[in-house]
Formats: sequence, C-alpha cells, structure tokens
Amino acid sequence: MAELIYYCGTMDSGKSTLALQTAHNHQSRGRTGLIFTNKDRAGSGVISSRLGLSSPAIEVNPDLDIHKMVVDKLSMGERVDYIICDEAQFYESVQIDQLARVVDGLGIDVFAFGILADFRTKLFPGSARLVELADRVNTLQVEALCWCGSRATHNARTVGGVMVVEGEQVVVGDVAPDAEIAYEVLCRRQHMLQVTARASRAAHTSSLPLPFKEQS
Ligand SMILES: Nc1ncnc2c1ncn2[C@@H]1O[C@H](COP(=O)(O)OP(=O)(O)O)[C@@H](O)[C@H]1O
Ligand SMILES: Cc1cn([C@H]2C[C@H](O)[C@@H](COP(=O)(O)O)O2)c(=O)[nH]c1=O
Repeated sequence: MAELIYYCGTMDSGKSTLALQTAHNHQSRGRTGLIFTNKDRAGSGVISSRLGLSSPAIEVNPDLDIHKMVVDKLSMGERVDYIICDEAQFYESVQIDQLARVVDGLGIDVFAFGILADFRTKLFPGSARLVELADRVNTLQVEALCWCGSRATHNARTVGGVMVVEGEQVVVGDVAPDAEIAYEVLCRRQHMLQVTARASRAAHTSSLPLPFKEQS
C-alpha cells in the first residue's frame, strides 16, 4: 500500500539531503518520480542541500493543484512512481490533502520533508496538516545540536544577532550567524529562555565585576 510519510526535523538537520538521497535511490532503480519544493534558499524550482547536492524541482505555488498535475501527467502516459516534497511546511493545507489523495487514489508513495514549527514554536499550516494526515511521521536520525550540547528541537530567528519571538511566519533564510535575519537551532530550554549561542557567549564574557563583600 502506498504511504504518505512526513520526515521532519529542525533546520539544518539533513532533510533536503535525505530528500535528494531518496530521489537518487529510486532513480538508480529505474523508477521515475516528481520532485516538488517551495521557497528553497537556492531559488525557485530547485531543491538544495547544504552538503552541495541539488536538483531541479517543481515549485509549489499556492494555487498549484498537485493531485491534478499528477493525474494530467499519468493521462499523458508519463510514469510517476513516487513523489518527493521538500520544504513541505510552506505548502497550503489543501495541497497536503491533495497529496493524501495521490497516495490513496493513485497508489503513489509521497515522501514529504519539512520543519514542524516556526521561530515562535507554532506549527506551520502545511506541517500541521501533514501530522494530521500522514501514515507516518519520522524524525530525522542525525541530531542537530543546540549550542549547549542538547538535541536541538526548535528553530530560533535572530534579527541583527538578537533572538526575536514576533514577526512574519515566513522569511526565507539560513543558519548563517552573520546575516541580518538568520536562524539558529536550539533545545527547548534555551529557546524558552531565549539564549542563543551569541547571548550565551556574551553572558560568559561579561565585563561586569562579580559582586563581592569587603572583609571587615
Ligand atoms: N561541511 C559539512 N560537512 C559535513 N556535514 C555538513 C557540513 N555542512 C553541513 N553539514 C550537514 O548537512 C546537514 C544539513 O543539510 P540540509 O539537507 O541542507 O539540512 P535541512 O534541509 O534539514 O536544512 C546537517 O546535518 C549538517 O550537519
Ligand atoms: C524557523 C523558520 C524558518 N523559516 C524558513 C527558513 C528557511 O528558508 C526554511 C527552512 O529551510 P531548511 O531547509 O529546513 O533549513 O524555512 C521561516 O520562514 N520561518 C521560520 O519561522
């Protein structure tokens, strides 16, 4: 039976790499599939991993009917053995429903990859619908790490190096610390305390003298 599988993890946990590896494994066995993405850092119509791999992909604009696109391709005699969806958190909820119909109605496996929650710890609409509909939700095995050494489970956004908890849900960006708007993966504890790597370093190199009492 075909399945809808959601692989999720923080930013920089290897999701796009796994998406491209999955595509490679199917292609190397002579299978033909479709690769979708949305707002990849490298631009429109491409899926890219930080390890340097990339592949052309179909850009999922908000009005794209994915189910109809697959049906049209099948009607024209094209083969679609599997579907890969990267940056699935950005898909519309209705597009996740379309993916479920591709699985159930057309018998095609769908492998979706994305982050669950935004920098405010709120679920993205696409991820919420995937959690509701997926046959399986898998967490990436390679653990991204917080600066404190714990497993990173949350994504923080920084503006000018300072963590923020308000703003637009979607701002395409990277985990590059020097960018004006950037992201950093943190464990829940540090995320809730709003302590990024930079804030932690600043606290440890404070020029303020330690409080001490004069001996009488
Ligand atoms: N120079 C490097 N050497 C080895 N691994 C790296 C290097 N740079 C990044 N990575 C790994 O690449 C992964 C990020 O890959 P990517 O697929 O782009 O992540 P995601 O799609 O989840 O944001 C991380 O697991 C990171 O550890
Ligand atoms: C947390 C968070 C992330 N984003 C953006 C930033 C990146 O462009 C993507 C995630 O890409 P990755 O391949 O997982 O690194 O999502 C955002 O728009 N809003 C957020 O809150």
